[in-house]
Amino acid sequence: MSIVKERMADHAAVLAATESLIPDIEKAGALVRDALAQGHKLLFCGNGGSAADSQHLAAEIVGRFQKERCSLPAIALTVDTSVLTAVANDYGYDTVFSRQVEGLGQAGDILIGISTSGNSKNVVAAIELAKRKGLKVIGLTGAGGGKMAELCDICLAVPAQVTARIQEMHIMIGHILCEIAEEAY
Ligand SMILES: O=C(CO)[C@@H](O)[C@H](O)[C@H](O)[C@H](O)COP(=O)(O)O
Ligand SMILES: [Zn+2]
Repeated sequence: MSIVKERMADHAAVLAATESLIPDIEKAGALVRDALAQGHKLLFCGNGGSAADSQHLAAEIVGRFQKERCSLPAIALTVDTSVLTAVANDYGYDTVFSRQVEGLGQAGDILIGISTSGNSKNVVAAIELAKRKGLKVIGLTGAGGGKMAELCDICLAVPAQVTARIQEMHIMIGHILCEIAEEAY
């Protein structure tokens, strides 16, 4: 089989296995929809490809996904290079997201932490602080959920080991969450 066919088959197999997450994706969608409807905001964080997912999904919420509606509040904690470099330089890279949760997060907001391993220290630290501040936390991880599994209110652990395949499911799940959030408008 060619590499192209093989990767498409891998993707299809992970997609089929991800059907096991449908009930929890529905719960996460309701959590996001209700928080936004009550005037709370979404905070996204993650590293590398998951930083890109954070920005992509925050843009769907502030701009629009598929429906003409009012703007809704969402922030990717991955985008402000002055904040990221200052906090990393002064306090260490592990605190780049938690420091922003401390400054920007309010009770009732939702932190969406994205990590294929579920173990990225800066994402885990952001989740721990978010819980202390009364935010709800949705995790997007790979199989098992790593350290995030027991910290998140809802941990959507894609049943796969390969980073790229996990990320492909993360952006699909993120788009579904955006669509559910938009239902309220
Ligand atoms: O996109 C990719 C690989 O597909 C990479 O940039 C990947 O996101 C980075 O290696 C991250 O640092 C991995 O972190 P995590 O998913 O384990 O939290
Ligand atoms: Zn990638």
